[in-house]
Amino acid sequence: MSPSASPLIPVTLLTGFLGSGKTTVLNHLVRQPELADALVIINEFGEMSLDHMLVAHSTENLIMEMSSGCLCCTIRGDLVQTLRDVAWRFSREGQRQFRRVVIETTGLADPAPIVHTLMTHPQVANRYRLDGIVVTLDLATGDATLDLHPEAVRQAAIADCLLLTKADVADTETRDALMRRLAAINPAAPRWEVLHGEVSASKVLALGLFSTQGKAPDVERWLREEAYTDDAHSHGHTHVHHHGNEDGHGHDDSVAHHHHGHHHDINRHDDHIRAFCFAVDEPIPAEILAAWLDVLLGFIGADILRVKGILNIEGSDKPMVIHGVQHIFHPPATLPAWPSEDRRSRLVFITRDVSREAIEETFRAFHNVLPQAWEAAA
Ligand SMILES: Nc1nc2c(ncn2[C@@H]2O[C@H](COP(=O)(O)OP(=O)(O)OP(=O)(O)O)[C@@H](O)[C@H]2O)c(=O)[nH]1
Repeated sequence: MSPSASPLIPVTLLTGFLGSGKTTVLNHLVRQPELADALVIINEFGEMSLDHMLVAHSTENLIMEMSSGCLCCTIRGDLVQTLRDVAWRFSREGQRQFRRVVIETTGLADPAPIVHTLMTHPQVANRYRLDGIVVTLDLATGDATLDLHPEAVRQAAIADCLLLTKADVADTETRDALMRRLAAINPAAPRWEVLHGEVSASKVLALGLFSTQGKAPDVERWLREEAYTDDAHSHGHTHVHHHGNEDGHGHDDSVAHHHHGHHHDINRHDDHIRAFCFAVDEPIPAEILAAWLDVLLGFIGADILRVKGILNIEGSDKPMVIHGVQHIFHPPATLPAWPSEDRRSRLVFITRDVSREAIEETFRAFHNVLPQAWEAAA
């Protein structure tokens, strides 16, 4: 059977800042039956590689280690090769010995390039699919880490699931500050408190749009549109409805400090991150969508940390879903059916330094072409 004819192998990306508890979580995960047939790839930065020795070796788990550099920068090619080679390396009598892959990245990794490799590299994308990005965050130090390290903010912003570790050593104030920030950076990702790595595999698996074979994908869970709660910037009713968690604290430091209890560091990296969503009532002509995405990605692609959407395309009775990380889009997929009665197109965005208004401007650019569908809020 050709690789493309086989079901794609789900890949879970486990990331999180240095010392936030990735390996501890992984240790618990690999002992659970859902991960008995997982191949674990561990990327440890530097010469000395210890993590793989710390992960419990069960006879069924397969552990690969890549230590020649950081996955997200120097050895993306190695990841491609590793993923390509493991299929036959871990085969017995023609049968692949694993059914899913977990990649633990270094704490400093920007997950976006890894996600890009998974989504777009032809030799990877024809065999694997991203199941979800799982991110550990230390409740005791996470707030300070987000202040200091833009990588950590990016990790938190694109997560599909946030594992909050070390509640036993976190004080209430620090923890509350972190929760408020997460609500702004990434309101939709489920947040689970995890003590000493104890998390059930079901919480971190099947996070993506592609659910287990035979079942309709759980779009509502994937989109979590309701998490982008109504904001104060209501523009009244038009064809484009929007919700968001833009707290705007990047623009007004006095408000930001008051609102979030931070009295330091005006350069906090996540001040610029916005999370919001749109709904469009009318079906969208396919060519308009393509042109709009072109404009959007051309101008601000790198600052769209995440976009997900379910779209009603004119002339099609089936919904299309789009899913992107920065300027890279997963090839759009058509779902077999609408998940509910709601047939509006719905898009959620997590952006950096891009306001809702800027995205609306790109809608306006198409105003003349299709005033009905793309008329943005006045
Ligand atoms: N108190 C406490 N300590 C924890 C918890 N989870 C993990 N730790 C400890 O935190 C330290 C770092 O955990 P690791 O799992 O190695 O973290 P990591 O993210 O893999 O670290 P790097 O690979 O260095 O990036 C270890 O000493 C763990 O035992 C927790 O819930 N509570």
